[in-house]
Amino acid sequence: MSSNADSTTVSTRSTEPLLSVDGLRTHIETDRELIRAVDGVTFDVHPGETVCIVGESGSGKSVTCESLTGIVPQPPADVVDGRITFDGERIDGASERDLRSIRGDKIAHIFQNPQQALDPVYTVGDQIVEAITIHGQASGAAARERAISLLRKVGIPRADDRIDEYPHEFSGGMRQRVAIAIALAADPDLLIADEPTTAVDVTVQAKLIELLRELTDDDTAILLITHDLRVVASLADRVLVMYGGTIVERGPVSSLFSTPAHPYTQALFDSYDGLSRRDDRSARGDIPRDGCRFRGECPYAEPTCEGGDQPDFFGIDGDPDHTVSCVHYGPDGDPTQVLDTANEVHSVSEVSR
Ligand SMILES: Nc1ncnc2c1ncn2[C@@H]1O[C@H](COP(=O)(O)OP(=O)(O)OP(=O)(O)O)[C@@H](O)[C@H]1O
Ligand code: NI
Repeated sequence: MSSNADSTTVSTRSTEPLLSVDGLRTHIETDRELIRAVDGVTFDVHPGETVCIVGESGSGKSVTCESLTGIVPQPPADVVDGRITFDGERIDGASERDLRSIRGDKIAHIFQNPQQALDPVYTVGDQIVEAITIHGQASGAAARERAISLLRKVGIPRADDRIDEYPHEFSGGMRQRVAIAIALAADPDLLIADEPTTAVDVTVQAKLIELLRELTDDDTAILLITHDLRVVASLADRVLVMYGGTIVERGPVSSLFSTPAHPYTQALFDSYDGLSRRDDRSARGDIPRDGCRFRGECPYAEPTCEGGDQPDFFGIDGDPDHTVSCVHYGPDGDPTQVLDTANEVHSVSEVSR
Protein backbone atom coordinates (compact mmCIF):
# COMPACT_ATOMS: atom_id res chain seq x y z
CA MET A 1 0.00 0.00 0.00
CA SER A 2 2.61 2.47 1.00
CA SER A 3 4.88 1.41 -1.86
CA ASN A 4 1.99 1.92 -4.21
CA ALA A 5 1.49 5.42 -2.87
CA ASP A 6 5.18 6.13 -3.34
CA SER A 7 5.31 4.98 -6.92
CA THR A 8 2.26 6.94 -7.99
CA THR A 9 3.12 10.27 -6.42
CA VAL A 10 4.96 11.97 -9.24
CA SER A 11 5.22 15.22 -7.31
CA THR A 12 7.14 13.44 -4.56
CA ARG A 13 9.60 12.07 -7.06
CA SER A 14 10.13 15.38 -8.79
CA THR A 15 11.02 17.06 -5.49
CA GLU A 16 13.64 14.40 -4.72
CA PRO A 17 16.93 16.30 -4.33
CA LEU A 18 19.56 16.03 -7.03
CA LEU A 19 22.31 16.66 -4.50
CA SER A 20 21.98 15.96 -0.82
CA VAL A 21 24.73 16.90 1.61
CA ASP A 22 24.44 15.81 5.21
CA GLY A 23 26.87 16.68 7.99
CA LEU A 24 29.82 17.51 5.75
CA ARG A 25 33.05 18.18 7.63
CA THR A 26 36.35 19.06 6.01
CA HIS A 27 39.44 19.77 8.05
CA ILE A 28 42.57 21.44 6.80
CA GLU A 29 45.85 20.72 8.49
CA THR A 30 48.35 23.55 8.44
CA ASP A 31 51.70 23.86 10.18
CA ARG A 32 50.09 26.00 12.82
CA GLU A 33 46.64 24.54 13.37
CA LEU A 34 43.81 22.31 12.32
CA ILE A 35 41.23 24.43 10.52
CA ARG A 36 37.66 23.19 10.66
CA ALA A 37 36.96 24.75 7.28
CA VAL A 38 33.61 22.98 6.89
CA ASP A 39 32.09 21.98 10.19
CA GLY A 40 28.83 20.12 9.75
CA VAL A 41 27.15 21.42 6.62
CA THR A 42 23.76 20.08 5.48
CA PHE A 43 21.80 21.17 2.41
CA ASP A 44 20.00 19.94 -0.70
CA VAL A 45 19.94 21.08 -4.30
CA HIS A 46 16.90 20.09 -6.33
CA PRO A 47 16.91 19.45 -10.09
CA GLY A 48 17.04 22.68 -12.08
CA GLU A 49 17.32 24.83 -8.98
CA THR A 50 19.83 27.65 -8.41
CA VAL A 51 21.25 27.72 -4.89
CA CYS A 52 23.60 30.54 -3.90
CA ILE A 53 26.10 30.34 -1.06
CA VAL A 54 27.00 33.62 0.59
CA GLY A 55 29.19 34.44 3.56
CA GLU A 56 32.36 36.29 4.44
CA SER A 57 35.77 35.35 3.16
CA GLY A 58 37.05 32.17 4.80
CA SER A 59 33.60 30.95 5.89
CA GLY A 60 34.08 27.68 4.00
CA LYS A 61 32.08 28.20 0.81
CA SER A 62 34.76 27.01 -1.60
CA VAL A 63 35.92 24.13 0.55
CA THR A 64 32.30 22.98 0.85
CA CYS A 65 31.85 22.92 -2.92
CA GLU A 66 35.27 21.44 -3.58
CA SER A 67 34.64 18.65 -1.08
CA LEU A 68 31.61 17.41 -3.00
CA THR A 69 33.51 16.04 -5.98
CA GLY A 70 36.87 15.57 -4.27
CA ILE A 71 38.66 18.45 -5.95
CA VAL A 72 39.71 19.97 -2.63
CA PRO A 73 43.44 19.26 -2.36
CA GLN A 74 43.92 16.32 0.01
CA PRO A 75 46.25 16.88 1.82
CA PRO A 76 46.18 19.48 3.33
CA ALA A 77 42.40 19.02 3.36
CA ASP A 78 40.65 15.95 4.71
CA VAL A 79 36.95 15.29 4.19
CA VAL A 80 36.40 13.70 7.59
CA ASP A 81 32.65 13.25 7.70
CA GLY A 82 29.42 13.62 5.79
CA ARG A 83 27.02 11.84 3.53
CA ILE A 84 26.86 13.13 -0.04
CA THR A 85 24.16 11.74 -2.30
CA PHE A 86 24.00 12.69 -5.95
CA ASP A 87 21.23 11.52 -8.24
CA GLY A 88 20.28 8.85 -5.72
CA GLU A 89 23.81 7.50 -5.23
CA ARG A 90 26.29 7.99 -2.44
CA ILE A 91 29.41 9.72 -3.73
CA ASP A 92 31.22 10.38 -0.46
CA GLY A 93 34.15 8.04 -0.23
CA ALA A 94 33.94 7.30 -3.98
CA SER A 95 37.21 6.41 -5.69
CA GLU A 96 39.13 9.11 -7.55
CA ARG A 97 38.29 7.26 -10.74
CA ASP A 98 34.54 7.40 -10.06
CA LEU A 99 34.73 11.00 -8.94
CA ARG A 100 36.57 11.93 -12.11
CA SER A 101 33.84 10.41 -14.20
CA ILE A 102 31.19 12.30 -12.21
CA ARG A 103 33.09 15.59 -12.62
CA GLY A 104 32.44 17.24 -15.90
CA ASP A 105 29.93 14.55 -16.78
CA LYS A 106 27.19 15.01 -14.20
CA ILE A 107 28.74 17.75 -12.09
CA ALA A 108 30.80 20.48 -13.76
CA HIS A 109 32.83 23.18 -12.04
CA ILE A 110 33.43 26.75 -13.13
CA PHE A 111 36.12 28.67 -11.28
CA GLN A 112 36.92 32.29 -10.60
CA ASN A 113 39.85 32.07 -12.93
CA PRO A 114 38.97 30.51 -16.31
CA GLN A 115 42.65 29.58 -16.75
CA GLN A 116 41.98 26.67 -14.40
CA ALA A 117 39.73 25.10 -17.04
CA LEU A 118 41.67 26.01 -20.19
CA ASP A 119 44.80 24.50 -21.65
CA PRO A 120 46.90 27.17 -23.41
CA VAL A 121 48.34 24.79 -26.02
CA TYR A 122 45.04 23.63 -27.55
CA THR A 123 42.46 25.62 -29.46
CA VAL A 124 39.22 26.25 -27.62
CA GLY A 125 37.48 24.11 -30.22
CA ASP A 126 39.74 21.15 -29.50
CA GLN A 127 39.02 21.50 -25.81
CA ILE A 128 35.27 21.71 -26.18
CA VAL A 129 35.23 18.86 -28.70
CA GLU A 130 37.31 16.79 -26.29
CA ALA A 131 34.84 17.45 -23.48
CA ILE A 132 31.95 16.52 -25.77
CA THR A 133 33.66 13.36 -27.01
CA ILE A 134 34.79 12.15 -23.57
CA HIS A 135 31.25 12.29 -22.36
CA GLY A 136 29.98 10.46 -25.40
CA GLN A 137 27.70 13.25 -26.49
CA ALA A 138 28.91 13.19 -30.12
CA SER A 139 32.07 12.74 -32.18
CA GLY A 140 33.76 13.99 -35.33
CA ALA A 141 31.95 16.64 -37.34
CA ALA A 142 28.89 16.43 -35.10
CA ALA A 143 31.03 17.22 -32.04
CA ARG A 144 32.53 20.22 -33.84
CA GLU A 145 29.06 21.45 -34.77
CA ARG A 146 27.96 21.06 -31.18
CA ALA A 147 31.08 22.92 -29.99
CA ILE A 148 30.21 25.82 -32.27
CA SER A 149 26.64 25.88 -31.03
CA LEU A 150 27.86 25.84 -27.41
CA LEU A 151 30.15 28.80 -28.16
CA ARG A 152 27.16 30.62 -29.63
CA LYS A 153 25.07 29.68 -26.63
CA VAL A 154 27.58 31.28 -24.25
CA GLY A 155 27.64 34.39 -26.41
CA ILE A 156 30.90 34.17 -28.38
CA PRO A 157 30.49 36.18 -31.60
CA ARG A 158 31.70 34.58 -34.88
CA ALA A 159 31.81 31.23 -33.12
CA ASP A 160 32.55 29.29 -36.29
CA ASP A 161 35.79 31.26 -36.78
CA ARG A 162 36.78 31.65 -33.18
CA ILE A 163 36.50 27.94 -32.45
CA ASP A 164 39.97 27.52 -33.99
CA GLU A 165 41.62 30.15 -31.82
CA TYR A 166 43.69 29.61 -28.69
CA PRO A 167 42.65 30.74 -25.18
CA HIS A 168 45.15 33.64 -25.21
CA GLU A 169 43.35 35.14 -28.21
CA PHE A 170 40.25 35.67 -26.07
CA SER A 171 39.64 38.44 -23.51
CA GLY A 172 39.16 37.51 -19.84
CA GLY A 173 35.37 37.62 -20.08
CA MET A 174 35.35 35.62 -23.30
CA ARG A 175 37.70 33.06 -21.75
CA GLN A 176 35.24 32.61 -18.89
CA ARG A 177 32.50 32.07 -21.50
CA VAL A 178 34.67 29.40 -23.13
CA ALA A 179 35.18 27.76 -19.73
CA ILE A 180 31.41 27.76 -19.26
CA ALA A 181 31.01 26.19 -22.72
CA ILE A 182 33.43 23.42 -21.72
CA ALA A 183 31.50 22.90 -18.47
CA LEU A 184 28.26 22.65 -20.44
CA ALA A 185 29.72 20.32 -23.07
CA ALA A 186 28.77 17.24 -21.09
CA ASP A 187 25.28 18.57 -20.40
CA PRO A 188 25.79 18.31 -16.62
CA ASP A 189 22.94 18.03 -14.14
CA LEU A 190 24.73 20.31 -11.71
CA LEU A 191 26.99 23.25 -12.39
CA ILE A 192 29.11 24.41 -9.46
CA ALA A 193 30.36 27.95 -10.00
CA ASP A 194 32.78 29.51 -7.53
CA GLU A 195 32.69 33.29 -7.98
CA PRO A 196 32.71 32.99 -11.77
CA THR A 197 32.41 36.73 -12.35
CA THR A 198 34.96 38.02 -9.86
CA ALA A 199 38.03 38.07 -12.09
CA VAL A 200 36.49 40.16 -14.87
CA ASP A 201 35.65 43.86 -15.02
CA VAL A 202 32.26 45.21 -14.06
CA THR A 203 30.68 45.49 -17.51
CA VAL A 204 31.79 41.97 -18.40
CA GLN A 205 30.46 40.77 -15.05
CA ALA A 206 26.98 41.97 -15.95
CA LYS A 207 27.11 40.06 -19.23
CA LEU A 208 28.32 36.87 -17.58
CA ILE A 209 25.52 37.15 -15.05
CA GLU A 210 23.07 37.55 -17.89
CA LEU A 211 24.50 34.37 -19.37
CA LEU A 212 24.17 32.54 -16.06
CA ARG A 213 20.61 33.77 -15.79
CA GLU A 214 19.84 32.21 -19.16
CA LEU A 215 21.41 29.00 -17.93
CA THR A 216 19.27 29.06 -14.79
CA ASP A 217 16.25 28.69 -17.05
CA ASP A 218 17.60 25.36 -18.27
CA ASP A 219 17.23 22.07 -16.43
CA THR A 220 20.76 22.36 -15.07
CA ALA A 221 20.90 22.95 -11.33
CA ILE A 222 23.42 25.57 -10.26
CA LEU A 223 25.32 25.87 -6.99
CA LEU A 224 26.80 29.35 -7.07
CA ILE A 225 29.21 31.00 -4.67
CA THR A 226 29.14 34.77 -4.81
CA HIS A 227 29.88 37.83 -2.68
CA ASP A 228 27.53 39.90 -4.78
CA LEU A 229 24.07 40.10 -3.27
CA ARG A 230 22.69 41.58 -6.47
CA VAL A 231 23.71 38.39 -8.23
CA VAL A 232 21.97 36.40 -5.51
CA ALA A 233 18.85 38.51 -5.85
CA SER A 234 18.71 38.02 -9.60
CA LEU A 235 19.70 34.36 -9.89
CA ALA A 236 18.97 32.40 -6.72
CA ASP A 237 15.98 30.27 -5.93
CA ARG A 238 17.39 29.50 -2.50
CA VAL A 239 20.24 30.89 -0.43
CA LEU A 240 22.64 29.35 2.08
CA VAL A 241 24.41 31.72 4.45
CA MET A 242 27.72 30.43 5.82
CA TYR A 243 29.72 31.58 8.79
CA GLY A 244 32.71 29.87 10.39
CA GLY A 245 32.33 26.60 8.47
CA THR A 246 28.63 26.28 9.27
CA ILE A 247 25.39 27.21 7.54
CA VAL A 248 23.63 29.69 9.80
CA GLU A 249 20.55 30.39 7.70
CA ARG A 250 18.92 28.98 4.61
CA GLY A 251 15.76 29.65 2.70
CA PRO A 252 14.04 30.84 -0.44
CA VAL A 253 15.63 34.03 -1.73
CA SER A 254 12.54 36.21 -1.28
CA SER A 255 11.94 35.17 2.31
CA LEU A 256 15.61 35.38 3.24
CA PHE A 257 15.99 38.86 1.79
CA SER A 258 12.75 40.16 3.28
CA THR A 259 13.46 38.65 6.70
CA PRO A 260 17.19 38.07 7.21
CA ALA A 261 16.75 36.23 10.48
CA HIS A 262 20.21 35.27 11.69
CA PRO A 263 22.18 38.10 13.32
CA TYR A 264 25.09 37.25 11.01
CA THR A 265 22.91 37.46 7.90
CA GLN A 266 21.67 40.81 9.16
CA ALA A 267 25.24 42.04 9.61
CA LEU A 268 26.25 40.71 6.19
CA PHE A 269 23.34 42.37 4.41
CA ASP A 270 23.62 45.57 6.40
CA SER A 271 27.30 46.03 5.56
CA TYR A 272 26.66 45.36 1.89
CA ASP A 273 27.38 48.48 -0.07
CA GLY A 274 26.84 47.26 -3.59
CA LEU A 275 30.43 46.15 -4.01
CA SER A 276 31.31 42.51 -4.00
CA ARG A 277 34.02 43.19 -1.50
CA ARG A 278 35.88 40.82 0.76
CA ASP A 279 35.97 41.55 4.44
CA ASP A 280 39.04 40.92 6.45
CA ARG A 281 38.45 38.26 9.06
CA SER A 282 41.95 38.62 10.56
CA ALA A 283 40.98 41.99 12.03
CA ARG A 284 38.19 40.43 14.08
CA GLY A 285 39.82 37.57 15.91
CA ASP A 286 39.07 33.89 16.18
CA ILE A 287 35.79 32.12 15.61
CA PRO A 288 34.60 29.75 18.33
CA ARG A 289 34.66 26.06 17.44
CA ASP A 290 31.45 25.08 19.17
CA GLY A 291 27.93 26.33 19.71
CA CYS A 292 27.02 29.36 17.67
CA ARG A 293 30.15 30.37 15.76
CA PHE A 294 28.92 33.95 15.47
CA ARG A 295 28.38 34.59 19.17
CA GLY A 296 31.61 36.56 19.61
CA GLU A 297 30.32 39.23 17.24
CA CYS A 298 26.62 38.90 17.95
CA PRO A 299 24.79 41.73 19.69
CA TYR A 300 22.28 39.23 21.11
CA ALA A 301 24.69 36.58 22.40
CA GLU A 302 23.74 34.80 25.62
CA PRO A 303 25.34 31.99 27.62
CA THR A 304 23.03 29.50 25.84
CA CYS A 305 24.82 30.30 22.57
CA GLU A 306 27.97 28.61 23.91
CA GLY A 307 29.10 25.01 23.81
CA GLY A 308 27.96 21.87 22.08
CA ASP A 309 26.93 21.54 18.45
CA GLN A 310 25.80 24.52 16.46
CA PRO A 311 22.23 25.56 17.39
CA ASP A 312 19.39 23.62 15.79
CA PHE A 313 17.60 25.08 12.80
CA PHE A 314 14.28 26.71 13.59
CA GLY A 315 11.63 27.79 11.12
CA ILE A 316 10.83 31.39 10.42
CA ASP A 317 7.13 32.19 10.70
CA GLY A 318 5.28 31.87 7.49
CA ASP A 319 7.87 29.92 5.54
CA PRO A 320 8.76 26.37 6.59
CA ASP A 321 11.64 26.32 4.08
CA HIS A 322 13.30 29.31 5.72
CA THR A 323 15.27 28.15 8.75
CA VAL A 324 17.85 29.69 11.03
CA SER A 325 20.45 28.18 13.36
CA CYS A 326 19.99 30.49 16.34
CA VAL A 327 18.81 29.76 19.88
CA HIS A 328 16.72 32.92 19.93
CA TYR A 329 14.30 31.27 17.52
CA GLY A 330 14.13 28.08 19.59
CA PRO A 331 11.51 27.05 22.15
CA ASP A 332 13.40 28.77 24.98
CA GLY A 333 14.33 31.88 23.05
CA ASP A 334 12.68 35.17 22.26
CA PRO A 335 13.29 36.31 18.69
CA THR A 336 11.47 39.65 19.04
CA GLN A 337 14.57 41.80 19.23
CA VAL A 338 16.40 39.99 16.46
CA LEU A 339 13.37 40.09 14.21
CA ASP A 340 12.97 43.82 14.84
CA THR A 341 16.46 44.26 13.46
CA ALA A 342 15.53 42.16 10.43
CA ASN A 343 13.05 44.83 9.45
CA GLU A 344 15.73 47.51 9.51
CA VAL A 345 18.21 45.65 7.33
CA HIS A 346 18.69 46.62 3.69
CA SER A 347 16.03 44.90 1.67
CA VAL A 348 16.72 43.07 -1.53
CA SER A 349 15.09 45.83 -3.54
CA GLU A 350 17.77 48.19 -2.25
CA VAL A 351 20.71 45.92 -2.93
CA SER A 352 19.48 44.76 -6.29
CA ARG A 353 19.08 48.25 -7.66
N1 LIG B 1 44.82 24.98 0.90
C1 LIG B 1 44.53 25.53 2.09
N2 LIG B 1 45.46 25.59 3.08
C2 LIG B 1 45.18 26.13 4.27
N3 LIG B 1 43.98 26.64 4.61
C3 LIG B 1 43.02 26.62 3.68
C4 LIG B 1 43.23 26.06 2.38
N4 LIG B 1 42.08 26.18 1.67
C5 LIG B 1 41.21 26.77 2.49
N5 LIG B 1 41.75 27.04 3.70
C6 LIG B 1 41.08 27.65 4.87
O1 LIG B 1 39.80 27.05 5.01
C7 LIG B 1 38.84 28.01 5.40
C8 LIG B 1 37.70 28.04 4.41
O2 LIG B 1 38.20 28.50 3.16
P1 LIG B 1 37.30 28.71 1.88
O3 LIG B 1 38.23 28.90 0.74
O4 LIG B 1 36.30 27.62 1.77
O5 LIG B 1 36.55 30.07 2.21
P2 LIG B 1 35.54 30.86 1.28
O6 LIG B 1 34.28 31.01 2.06
O7 LIG B 1 35.45 30.22 -0.05
O8 LIG B 1 36.24 32.29 1.19
P3 LIG B 1 36.38 33.31 -0.06
O9 LIG B 1 35.10 34.06 -0.07
O10 LIG B 1 37.54 34.16 0.31
O11 LIG B 1 36.61 32.50 -1.29
C9 LIG B 1 39.60 29.34 5.52
O12 LIG B 1 39.97 29.52 6.86
C10 LIG B 1 40.81 29.12 4.66
O13 LIG B 1 41.88 29.90 5.10
NI1 NI C 1 36.02 30.74 -1.89
